[in-house]
Amino acid sequence: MTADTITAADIRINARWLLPVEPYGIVLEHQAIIIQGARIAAVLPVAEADQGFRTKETIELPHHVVMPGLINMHGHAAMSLFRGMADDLPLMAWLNDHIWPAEGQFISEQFIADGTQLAMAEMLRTGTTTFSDMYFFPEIVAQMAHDTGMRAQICFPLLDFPTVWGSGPDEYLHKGEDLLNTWKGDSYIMPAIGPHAPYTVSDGPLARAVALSEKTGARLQTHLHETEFEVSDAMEKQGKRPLERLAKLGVLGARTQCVHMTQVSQPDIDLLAGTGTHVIHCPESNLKLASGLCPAHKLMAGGVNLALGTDGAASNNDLDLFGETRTAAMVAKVVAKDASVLSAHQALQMATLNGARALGREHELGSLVAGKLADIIAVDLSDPFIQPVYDPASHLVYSNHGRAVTHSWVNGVPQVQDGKLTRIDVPDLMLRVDGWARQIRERQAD
Ligand SMILES: CSC[C@H]1O[C@@H](n2cnc3c(O)ncnc32)[C@H](O)[C@@H]1O
Ligand SMILES: [Zn+2]
Repeated sequence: MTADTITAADIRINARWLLPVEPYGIVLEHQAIIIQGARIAAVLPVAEADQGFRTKETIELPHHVVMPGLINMHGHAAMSLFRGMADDLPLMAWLNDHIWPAEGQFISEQFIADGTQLAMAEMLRTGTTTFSDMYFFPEIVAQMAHDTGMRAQICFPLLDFPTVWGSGPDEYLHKGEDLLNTWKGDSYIMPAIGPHAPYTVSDGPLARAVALSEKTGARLQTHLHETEFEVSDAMEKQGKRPLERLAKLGVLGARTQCVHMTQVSQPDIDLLAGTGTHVIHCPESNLKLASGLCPAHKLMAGGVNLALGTDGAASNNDLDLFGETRTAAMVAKVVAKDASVLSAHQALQMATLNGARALGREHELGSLVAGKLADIIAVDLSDPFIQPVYDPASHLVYSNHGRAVTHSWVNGVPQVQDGKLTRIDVPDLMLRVDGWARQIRERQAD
């Protein structure tokens, strides 16, 4: 290469290891990632980069794995303020007796802003660059994510009954359509439709949600088949499994993401795969609420795209998606009674490229390939808890936790540098979090 073929770019990252996710199952050594603006300009061996690129800034990461930013495909960000408030309960008691009353008492625009910022701080620190949210005041969550510079799918809630965000389906759909219009075409914010669950949304509003998704191309995310009770109760009351009911209403398809799916029959798998419907697996929330075990191996074998989510911090109780890859891999092995099921590379693909697929953005997110958006993280493998290193992919899933993340970029913009958040004022956030915790403790003591 001659001097006049040298290209100028913004940032160069020299990484000890590179896990690109595409092609699948490889880890390369001594690679350079060149970032130009919001995109990855090139991924190539360090020695070749020396010849071909002159960058304004070079970041040396001699003990690190560099990989795509993680995509947390399901959560309720502001619920981080309820972390540890109601533990050791099954789903319906947790919701009916604790979470829904607390949401009725505490949720306000300021609660959503502070809780969402707390969740974003944790997610960014632990390697997530894109998250999906389903919660009240989605217009605030969208604005917060945009201002911070995180990518987010923002699902506006849809339920049959009134909540702090609206009086019923008419208002939810009206406000939701405004959200879709406001963020149409935005690279960071992907507004979506969030019918809460089959037991809280009746056929009429679901049909309107489908029509809105068809009209706008918006994704639709819903909790589904979370517990055995949900399915048996629907069989008793409606004579159908909830998935079958959604299929009849036209809900299933490539724009739809079903969260949980711990109760899965072979016809269910055929229906999901045949319609191209995505499943979002949240193993830690399912374990903690004793909801059930999603048969990840069967869904994958059946051709269903399986992505990962943490669910909210009130049922997990953290938002560390690396932890979720580990739990997903371990639980899948026991469920399948086969230790070869759900390898480290498969778990990492679920946390990255499969999430991008569920969002309909696999052409620009989820792997480190030239031309894709520069959503990148670095994980330091030099700490004693992670040494020695034979296979970095194994360590990322089985030995690591998200706190080993030292750097992250979203759209080429640094979000974490040397383990510190660049765009969130953590001491100020903690003062606000303390204020909420004091109020919640006081009301609980009443
Ligand atoms: C309509 S906004 C979202 C709504 O969902 C509640 N929620 C949180 N976690 C779960 C879960 O695992 N299953 C069902 N519903 C859940 C949350 O508290 C909000 O009320
Ligand atoms: Zn949830």
